[in-house]
Amino acid sequence: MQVKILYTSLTGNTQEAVDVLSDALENIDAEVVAFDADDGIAADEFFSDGDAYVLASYTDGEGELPDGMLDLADDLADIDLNGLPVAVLGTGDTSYEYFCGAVDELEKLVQQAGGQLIAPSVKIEMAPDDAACAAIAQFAQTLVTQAQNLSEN
Ligand SMILES: Cc1cc2nc3c(=O)[nH]c(=O)nc-3n(C[C@H](O)[C@H](O)[C@H](O)COP(=O)(O)O)c2cc1C
Repeated sequence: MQVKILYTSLTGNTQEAVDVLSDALENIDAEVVAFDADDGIAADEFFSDGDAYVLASYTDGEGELPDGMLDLADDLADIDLNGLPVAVLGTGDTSYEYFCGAVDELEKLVQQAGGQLIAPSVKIEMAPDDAACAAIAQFAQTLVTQAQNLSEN
């Protein structure tokens, strides 16, 4: 099982969450390939050859997608994900009005593009604490189980 992760992180919180997720996935024998969205990857290239896909982002502005996710958002408007299994994770700050708004935005874009959300999204307050790490481990387990179920059907 290969899980592809596309993430963007400015101050490191989302990067940390992705590291925790990668460890959790590897602990359950999934192979992880992570891409920094700021390095630039076309959506059709990212959404190929994986068994499951994770989008991970912080939130910018007033509940908005950060710059690193804007190209992906544009691309998603033009491609058909055709039922591909996707899960979304994000970090944010509850002192803002729209906590982890980028997670909600990414969920919407994935669904509009025909992707399947296979795990409840995880919203993390800043850098992951112990509770968030446990939530990420659960997220990893759910997405691997769901992706396996889908590939068997
Ligand atoms: C200009 C600015 C706007 C932000 N707006 C929001 C927001 O609307 N909602 C939210 O939950 N967090 C918001 N945040 C907080 C970041 O999303 C949060 O600190 C996040 O963990 C940063 O992730 P990173 O360390 O991966 O860059 C904002 C931060 C900055 C600097």
